[in-house]
Amino acid sequence: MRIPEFQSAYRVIDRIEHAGYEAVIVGGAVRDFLLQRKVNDVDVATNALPLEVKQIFSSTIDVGIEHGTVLVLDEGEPIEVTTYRTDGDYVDHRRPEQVHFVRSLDEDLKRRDFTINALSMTKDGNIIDLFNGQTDLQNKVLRAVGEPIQRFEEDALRMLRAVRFSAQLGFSIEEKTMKAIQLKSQNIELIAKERIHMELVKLWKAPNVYHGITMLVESGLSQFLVGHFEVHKEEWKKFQADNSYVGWAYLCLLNNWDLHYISSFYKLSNKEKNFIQQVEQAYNALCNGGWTRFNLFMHELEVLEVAYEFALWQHKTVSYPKSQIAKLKSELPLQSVKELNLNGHLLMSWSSEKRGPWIKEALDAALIAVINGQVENNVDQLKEWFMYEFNNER
Ligand SMILES: Nc1ccn([C@@H]2O[C@H](COP(=O)(O)OP(=O)(O)OP(=O)(O)O)[C@@H](O)[C@H]2O)c(=O)n1
Repeated sequence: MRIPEFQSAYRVIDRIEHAGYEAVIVGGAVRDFLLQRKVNDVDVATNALPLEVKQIFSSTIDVGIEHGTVLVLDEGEPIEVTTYRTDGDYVDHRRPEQVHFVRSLDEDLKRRDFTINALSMTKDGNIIDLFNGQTDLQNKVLRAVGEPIQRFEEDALRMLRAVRFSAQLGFSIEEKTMKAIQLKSQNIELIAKERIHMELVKLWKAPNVYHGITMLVESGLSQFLVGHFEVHKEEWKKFQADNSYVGWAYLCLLNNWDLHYISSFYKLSNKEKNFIQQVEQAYNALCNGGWTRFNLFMHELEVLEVAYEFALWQHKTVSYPKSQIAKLKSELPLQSVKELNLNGHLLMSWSSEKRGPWIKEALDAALIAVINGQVENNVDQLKEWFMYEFNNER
């Protein structure tokens, strides 16, 4: 059976075979296809060496040629083609010297992380399943390939991947695999924080984050990560998000909004930090007396909705249903600062004072007055307001 999503990969495989080598689809694509999940990238593995792959195609990019990966652009969707390999740190680009290319698929599959990720598929749709990955898929089990300790010694990030997959797929972690993680959990400290960050991003978007957090604690990994997951485990029960920023924000909330503590360990981006700060402000305002019109104006709807969810998850009382937020926000007299019918030139023309900080103060005060419905957003009304409220004071 030929799978429509794999068309570009099939054409790549055809050409590699035509050149006299072998090639198959490997990894996550096969797993996700069998689980009837959305397939993200389709990866191809081959016994051709990277330079041999490059000779077959006219358009390629060396995305990771030192560890065997060439991106092929010839056949529509870009396809990563990786030479069969063993040993070494799987995706740590800084240690290419660890990679050993091999000429057999079996050897390559043997050192992949989990049985469900060690499946491969020929272009005719035949599944190559050397480690009973299909049975584990059916039984919803994550099981390391071969000797678990060895797999986690090759790459300690795999322990966190087990946790992430458990949350994404709702799988349990097989006993021997779990024991090996418990034994080796401290090795997670050796892993670059950027890689840990990437795993947690996937965890936050998973359907069953609570299950993942439970596994994180049970495996002992949480002891070596920042965030006090053991203490707050139960508070992840309601958590659900399709944007990873929400996960970072919730982690901060559970840790008293200590942004520095979380962001320096996980190397959060400025965008992530910004989002967290917005949510923190909105959350605190909501919990301390509810939102003013100004709060509703200041924050984007998404931030407000996230802060609102957090309040619910934290069992705070909120006075209106979530659906009201968008309505209340849309009913404000202004949706953005740009809509204010006032500017510095107008203010200057109404006043005898020289340019100075008073202009910004007046503009800010006008914005608040309009948002609070104390003055209408038109030039005449604003002038009247200004002459009375502002100009007179001076
Ligand atoms: N530390 C790792 C990372 C990856 N792999 C292998 O490389 C494949 C591709 O890895 P990656 O693209 O990171 O993950 P996927 O399994 O495709 O899953 P996802 O796309 O959800 O990250 C995996 O299926 C697995 O066979 C591994 O053995 N050890």
